[in-house]
Amino acid sequence: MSLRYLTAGESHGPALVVVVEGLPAGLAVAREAIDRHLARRQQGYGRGRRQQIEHDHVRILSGIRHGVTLGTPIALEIENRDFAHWQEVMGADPVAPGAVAPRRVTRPRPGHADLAGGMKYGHRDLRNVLERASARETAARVAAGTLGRILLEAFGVELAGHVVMLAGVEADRALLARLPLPELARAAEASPVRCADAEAARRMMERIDVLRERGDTAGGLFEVRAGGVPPGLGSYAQWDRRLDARLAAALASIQAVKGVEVGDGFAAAGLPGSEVHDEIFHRSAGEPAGDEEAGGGLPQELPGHFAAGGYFRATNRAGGIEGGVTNGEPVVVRGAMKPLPTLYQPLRSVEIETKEPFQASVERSDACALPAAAVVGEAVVAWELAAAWVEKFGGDTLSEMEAAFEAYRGRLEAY
Ligand SMILES: Cc1cc2nc3c(=O)[nH]c(=O)nc-3n(C[C@H](O)[C@H](O)[C@H](O)COP(=O)(O)O)c2cc1C
Ligand SMILES: C=C(O[C@@H]1CC(C(=O)O)=C[C@@H](OP(=O)(O)O)[C@H]1O)C(=O)O
Repeated sequence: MSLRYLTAGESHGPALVVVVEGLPAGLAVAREAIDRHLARRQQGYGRGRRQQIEHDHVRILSGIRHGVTLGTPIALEIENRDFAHWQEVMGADPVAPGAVAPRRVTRPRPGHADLAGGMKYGHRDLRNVLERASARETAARVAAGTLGRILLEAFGVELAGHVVMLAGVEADRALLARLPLPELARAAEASPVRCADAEAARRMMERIDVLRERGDTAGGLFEVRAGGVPPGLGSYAQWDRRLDARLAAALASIQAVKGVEVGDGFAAAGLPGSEVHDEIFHRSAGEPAGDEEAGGGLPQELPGHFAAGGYFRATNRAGGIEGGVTNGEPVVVRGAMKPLPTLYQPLRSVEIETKEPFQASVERSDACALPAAAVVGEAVVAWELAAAWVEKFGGDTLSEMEAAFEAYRGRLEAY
């Protein structure tokens, strides 16, 4: 079995749908858990008016009965409430021959898929492009990712997504790196910009206000951490099995994400190797009491470390992955989001019918969607980890998977 999903749906169409396949039978899934993560995605300082219209809820159409997975395809639907205002524009039925499509778009917006997608598919109404290219689709991905997350949580894996830099305003990364994962998640959750450093969060909101006032937009950097991940997910055996590559693709697939880091990422490229690689320790060599400075003794294990077999690291610059394989330390990845392309401050573009220049302007848009992107980041990371989990521990039922996991844990204890 392998995990896979497909999404469908236009931003202003009737609904988004996602079909998920490969989860084992017997996994308890609460609709409320999916709704909770959908609601988290809708939040964040800097979001636009669309989020006041949508109240995302999932409708479970198949694959879950009486709160438990059946092992068969799970189909989920999220209604677009805004469709009520777009029925005529987005209806599936044919229109009268020669009729001009309402709200036709012939003015491509720089930074969006409009022009490239129009040229590719031959659309003269760029609405046919933007409706599907829109990040509204990420609601469906959060729904799918939550299913992956529920599987991981059944085995003690925890995840947190948070903002580490917004439009040049940096959080105190050393401070955040020291926070245990549940504390980091709580602090990020309480922040309107999903930043666990409250002082930086305040400055980030000020920055959004300044940019929004100017009709401009903000991007930034979010981080996703996963703790309690056992060593051995992913593989160095083939390029497309490397977990770092799969996580990078998943993060880069999020609308507006233009860069990905694994562990120390780009910063590591400028450092000597002695300052980058995480030395290996074993508990049997002494007390894990952290009396390293007193001479002898072992350094402390990191929070979120998967304890089995006694090996551990005192640093996690690799972000928990070496050779495409998890090493038992927390998985740490980052996504760099560009500032959103729709600006109230117009950018120059060209009308596709007349080829006349015009100034691209907007009716509504987010000024910043970085906190939402952090939630989407969590979801896609959860999905990739769950997919690697299913590959490693297999099984058509959760209990088979649990037995395989326990057998593996036993093997690690003896390694
Ligand atoms: C959660 C989320 C919300 C977004 N909201 C907007 C928005 O309101 N306005 C906008 O111009 N872009 C928004 N974007 C980004 C665009 O969808 C994206 O930049 C565009 O589709 C082009 O794709 P690319 O940037 O990946 O090349 C959002 C992205 C995410 C992840
Ligand atoms: C609808 C969502 O995000 C949308 C993503 C988006 C884009 O271009 O990506 C543009 C905006 O769409 P609209 O023009 O309808 O306001 C955002 O609101 C959502 O995240 O739920």
